[in-house]
Amino acid sequence: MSSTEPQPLELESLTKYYGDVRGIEDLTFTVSRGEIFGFLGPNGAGKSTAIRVILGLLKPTDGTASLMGWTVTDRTELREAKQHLGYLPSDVTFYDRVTGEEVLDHFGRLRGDERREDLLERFPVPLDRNVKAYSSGNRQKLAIVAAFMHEPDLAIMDEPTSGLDPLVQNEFYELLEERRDAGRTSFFSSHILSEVRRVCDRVGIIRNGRLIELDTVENILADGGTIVTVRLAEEPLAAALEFPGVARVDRQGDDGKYRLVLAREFDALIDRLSEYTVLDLEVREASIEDVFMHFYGGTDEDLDSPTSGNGASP
Ligand SMILES: Nc1ncnc2c1ncn2[C@@H]1O[C@H](COP(=O)(O)OP(=O)(O)OP(=O)(O)O)[C@@H](O)[C@H]1O
Repeated sequence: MSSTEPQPLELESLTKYYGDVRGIEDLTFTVSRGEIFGFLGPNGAGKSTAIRVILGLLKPTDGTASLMGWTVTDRTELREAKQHLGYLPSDVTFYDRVTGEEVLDHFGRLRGDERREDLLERFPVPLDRNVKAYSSGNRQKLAIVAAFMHEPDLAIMDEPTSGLDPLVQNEFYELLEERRDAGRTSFFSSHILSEVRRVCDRVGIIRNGRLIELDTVENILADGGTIVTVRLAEEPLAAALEFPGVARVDRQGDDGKYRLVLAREFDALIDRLSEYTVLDLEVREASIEDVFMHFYGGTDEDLDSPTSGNGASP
């Protein structure tokens, strides 16, 4: 790709207020060609708002967003962009009095459907039945076929796997991976950390409408450290477990159990624990849940503080 080729998705200081209520504030990031990008954040963080503004469904209060170089606030440019875009909303609804086949015919006429048969084999639905009678899983599968059958350069999805059974989820992840191999871009919001771990190259995390993290999943996990859970027979002195390399200490329950997050250096840990009677000890790499919960829980002040986080903060 030449350096002048537009990026699939670019946000520049994107802001949306609903009256006085903040939806998103000052979001700036770029999604590159061939990336699978996860857009994460707690309930009410602003993910759906951002997606709706990106799709031109809501007008930004400030800032800009562009899809493959086309500005989303320009009607003509947005129409052009949508020819190359697949969209999967969080609440899939179709006109009730049509069959699955008719739904696909409609979208096929608008944007093309060269992958329709292939996708229907992978995400089968009762095509001749009225969509009103569809289960939520079948409705989601139909929406996947509709969103991907024109082989869009960019797919934007709001919680795409909600309501899908594990086998179908797996098929969906494989579809995203094939798209990546073909240089196509996927952007989706998610609450499912295991899927983020499995398929995402990079994630952006928002909280209270603002971007608080933007990095590769690999880097975020590498910064997550090691989780040590230890149960001691004696009560340690206050701060005795806050030795160098420990990013966080939490007492768990009343039976002398502590959870430590530390850098991958064990000498200081072994030194300190040798002063006590160790009843239980577990050492493991931080999981994606350990690392990401840091961005979801606590207060915004916690996120700014280097000592009270779990060591995952940049
Ligand atoms: N139509 C609306 N009118 C007023 N406020 C809204 C509207 N839609 C969203 N908001 C507010 O904007 C903020 C962001 O909401 P949004 O739905 O974008 O979050 P989200 O990250 O998608 O949440 P979830 O994970 O629960 O889907 C919230 O404070 C929400 O109450």
